[in-house]
Amino acid sequence: MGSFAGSCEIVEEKDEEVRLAKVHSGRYGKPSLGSERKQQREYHGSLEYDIDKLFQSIPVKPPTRLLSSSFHYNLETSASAGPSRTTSPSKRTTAMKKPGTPQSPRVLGLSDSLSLKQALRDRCISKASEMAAQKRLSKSAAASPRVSEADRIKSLYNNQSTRLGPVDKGKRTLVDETSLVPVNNDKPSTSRSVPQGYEEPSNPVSEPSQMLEIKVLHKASRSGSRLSSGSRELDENVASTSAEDDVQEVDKHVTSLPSDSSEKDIAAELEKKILSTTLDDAPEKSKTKVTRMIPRPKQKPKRKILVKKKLKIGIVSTKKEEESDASLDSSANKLLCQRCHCSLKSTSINNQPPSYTTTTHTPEVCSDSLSSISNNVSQSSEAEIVIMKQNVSSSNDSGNKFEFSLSSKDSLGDYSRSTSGMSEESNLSRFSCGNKPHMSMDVRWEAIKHVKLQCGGSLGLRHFNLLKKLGCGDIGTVYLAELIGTNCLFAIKVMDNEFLARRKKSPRAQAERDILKMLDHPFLPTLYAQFTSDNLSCLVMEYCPGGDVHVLRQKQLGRCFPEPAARFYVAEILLALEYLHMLGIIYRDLKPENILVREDGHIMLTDFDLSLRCAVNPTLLTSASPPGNDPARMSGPYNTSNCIQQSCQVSCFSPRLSSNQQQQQGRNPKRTDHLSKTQQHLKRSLPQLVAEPTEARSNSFVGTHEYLAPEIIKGEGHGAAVDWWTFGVLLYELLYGKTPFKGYNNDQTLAKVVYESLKFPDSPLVSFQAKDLIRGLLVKEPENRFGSEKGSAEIKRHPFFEGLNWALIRCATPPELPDCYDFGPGSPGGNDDRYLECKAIGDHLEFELF
Ligand SMILES: Nc1ncnc2c1ncn2[C@@H]1O[C@H](COP(=O)(O)OP(=O)(O)OP(=O)(O)O)[C@@H](O)[C@H]1O
Repeated sequence: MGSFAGSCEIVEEKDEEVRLAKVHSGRYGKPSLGSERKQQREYHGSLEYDIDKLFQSIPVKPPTRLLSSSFHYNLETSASAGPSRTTSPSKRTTAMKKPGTPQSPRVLGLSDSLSLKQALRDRCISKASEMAAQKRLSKSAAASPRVSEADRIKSLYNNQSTRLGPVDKGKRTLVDETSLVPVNNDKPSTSRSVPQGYEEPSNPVSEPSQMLEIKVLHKASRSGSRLSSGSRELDENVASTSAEDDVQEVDKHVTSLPSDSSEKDIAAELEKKILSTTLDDAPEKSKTKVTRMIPRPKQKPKRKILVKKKLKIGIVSTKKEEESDASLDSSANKLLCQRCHCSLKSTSINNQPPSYTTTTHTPEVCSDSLSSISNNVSQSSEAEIVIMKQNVSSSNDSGNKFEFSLSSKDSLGDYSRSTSGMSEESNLSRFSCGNKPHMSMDVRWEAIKHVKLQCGGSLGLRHFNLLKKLGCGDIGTVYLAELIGTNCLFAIKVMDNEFLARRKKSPRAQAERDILKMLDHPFLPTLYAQFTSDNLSCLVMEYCPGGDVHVLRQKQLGRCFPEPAARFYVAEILLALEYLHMLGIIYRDLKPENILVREDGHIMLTDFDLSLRCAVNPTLLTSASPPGNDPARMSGPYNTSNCIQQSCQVSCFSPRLSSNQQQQQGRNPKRTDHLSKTQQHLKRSLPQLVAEPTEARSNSFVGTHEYLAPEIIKGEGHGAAVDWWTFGVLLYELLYGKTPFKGYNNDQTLAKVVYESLKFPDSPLVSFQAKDLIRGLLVKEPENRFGSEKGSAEIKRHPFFEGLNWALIRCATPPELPDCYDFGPGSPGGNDDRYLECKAIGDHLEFELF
């Protein structure tokens, strides 16, 4: 996930390399015998053919500058690593070639790369424009409104905004050329990459014996660089390929891809598709006029999202469109639709979502896991958590079963479930029922349901006005979209299935989709709908107008957050990671770019295409106090519901006070008041859960350079502890404004991660507790790393978080955003930058500023 700074992403993708190798072999080497003709035919009609022609038409300038250091280094390492770690010279040569320069490895300078990219971009854009023009000509007059919509979408594409503006665009930017990083094959504990000239410590790791192919993709939308293993993710995810197979599969061609090609390809192809989708879907029904039940309060004309109703696309139920969402809730309140004044249904606030219990191994009840549940009810005016505990005698008893049944009145977060119901199936079924508990009252659900009802259940792209392109990732493009006639905004990730299949990226897209379906957490994205429309796979998600934390950090004074703000963000991230780990998801791509800021200032961790899914075996380390002392059942002023009631008055973040400070304030640190006694009691008596996928192992080389854990770089195989490493890097970056092991290039960064010891700058001043936590998290050996044993449960108890009420963090006031903070054109966010949001009030669906 990224913002708009020029950045790049490295994807290690064997299948991609194979595909490219095929194309290259067709051009430069011997074509394969069997499918030669077919391939040629396909190739001649393909975009690649056009691109190649384009490349061939570009005069190849002699290199004006040296290779980037990374590339240079890799040439060196490739050449010097010896036979055990390199591919054959011919392979290497092929890998270093750029398309269009057959037979001669071409050395590209930055300017070449840029001109090639620019040419490619122009080519893609002009191709798409041609297609759009053809379509336009072939359309009847009746379809002309569509054309204007298509033009608008096209201009959205072409006007790729640069959200970052003046912020540091060079941050985590990779060199523009291919990085060939050696990887071990035989010996697991080897360093993949040591930069040229970097002095290894006295005990250097053994030399890698295999070339690992890494493709550098440049992401204009992000300032970070990222590594992923593409299709190998699937192997891990479905556990269908052994680690050995995996390693063997990697040992294939080493090749490179023009850095921008992936993104431009996907953008061009998506544009083409979207254009044709909108053009093909000629409106069959008359335009719908939007009328508002309540007049919109005065809005400032600037910086608003213009929900212009340039075109109302008729709702037709056509084509192959899949839906994963469920039907309308029958027991719903009637709302008046602002679009057609028909009745719109909204779930009653008193409705309880269906509760279910699981029969799986569920020894998982703890204060920490409760906190995420409590988050879901923290806005309840009255809530009651009932923990039914069965067979708690042994923490390892697989028959343990708990049921959380939470009833709430006037709750924004109706919640009823077993924490053990974390299997994909149960979550999917929960999802398919339309009951995303913590968002169940969200009016966007109702809007989606309503439109689906109107169109017979087949939601499609035609039901959305694409307002703005938010960014382009490796597998798709994200748009800000309005569900037509509702004024509800969504972020829609549009992925071209054909493109994904050709690039062997479907597994990554599938993994992301699967994970998104499972999620139900305040700090993780809500997937409202998914559908496939004209071979475009679309994910309709919650829109975060606040940009990402990377951009936000750069707008802070000194480009780093004050400690309380950093504490706030990492605390929310910790809860999100805890939840993911409980689901058996190792996130693996934590970085500020992937942390989006909601309109309320809380965060949302996004981007799951590099995540690893694995089995998790939650363990109850300490059981709860006897039932009589069960804090969750306590009555009186300090029970959970009252705690929630107090949420508006009680700060979630009480300041940490040293003994001295407490004495200065006339408080005896040994003597605590009643509330803190109770809190201590809660802390002591709640069970402690470890839901850490400690057994999970992956050999993929995934992540972002500055955030990569040493074990990933060394190819030792990694597990959930990588998330705690990245968590430490994140905290460091938020506090100091830079990552701890950043080198002058990515290879040096990797080497520093592996070999260099952690240092803290003198300024800004950071508390001992923060440093101590970072030190614990940035331990090179994963087994000794803080959190590796007990996961988030361990980290949450660190003094850095002392005084933090985890259960109430969702009600805490987020850090104040700087005045200069720009939510983007027309987006909601700041006080003077409000935007219409639809709300269900009484019997009406109304739109108002908030
Ligand atoms: N829900 C959202 N709300 C607001 N912006 C979003 C949302 N989801 C994604 N974006 C923005 O869209 C851009 C692209 O997102 P996407 O997840 O496709 O890309 P990515 O994370 O950079 O790449 P990849 O798909 O390769 O993981 C990012 O810059 C991100 O900031």
